[in-house]
Amino acid sequence: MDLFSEEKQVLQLPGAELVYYPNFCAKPEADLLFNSLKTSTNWQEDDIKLFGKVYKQPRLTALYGESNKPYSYSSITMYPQSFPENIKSLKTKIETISQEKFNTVLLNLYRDGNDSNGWHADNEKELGKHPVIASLTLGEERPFHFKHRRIKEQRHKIILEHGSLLIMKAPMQEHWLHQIAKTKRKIGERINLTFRNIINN
Ligand SMILES: O=C(O)CCC(=O)C(=O)O
Ligand SMILES: [Fe+2]
Repeated sequence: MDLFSEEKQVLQLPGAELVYYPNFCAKPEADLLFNSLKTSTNWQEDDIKLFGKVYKQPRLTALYGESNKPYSYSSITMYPQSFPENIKSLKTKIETISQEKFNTVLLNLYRDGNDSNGWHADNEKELGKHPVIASLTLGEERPFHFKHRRIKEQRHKIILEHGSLLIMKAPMQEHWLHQIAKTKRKIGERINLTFRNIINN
């Protein structure tokens, strides 16, 4: 089943609304952005603690923000760098299309199919009660899985394409989990940017 209709594609689900723009960035612009973010970002490889054991996070990350307040999720605390010009103008475009304000962006670099992002919700208390998350994909397309916390039949996936933008409206983070799963397929690199708004920043 095709979950979306044409162009701006809207998906209404129990406790969630997703809006997907497959061609938010035209291909040449998306290619340029991918290359400049790949080379100019100070990518970090963090350790995560799970049940008392320390592992490498299965992707590289970076954080940009309007203030220098740290941002914590799982067992990781990240310190934001100030927005580079290209991300600032991207942020303005995303704010216009979504009619939301964002002051922080988390970048993920998935080096290959072994890199992933396990089931979670973006529900850190700094994001407030009803966070809206805008997620831009550059590079290799990967399936984005999401499942309802309680309604077992509510499990879906969207393929996030190069240059696409996915907006997860409130209250999705309260009722749903999402993930980027590992794959054995031989695939290339993917960069994802999630725009967030930290309250009282
Ligand atoms: O890579 C993605 O599409 C999702 C990233 C994500 O869920 C996150 O950073 O919280
Ligand atoms: Fe997330």
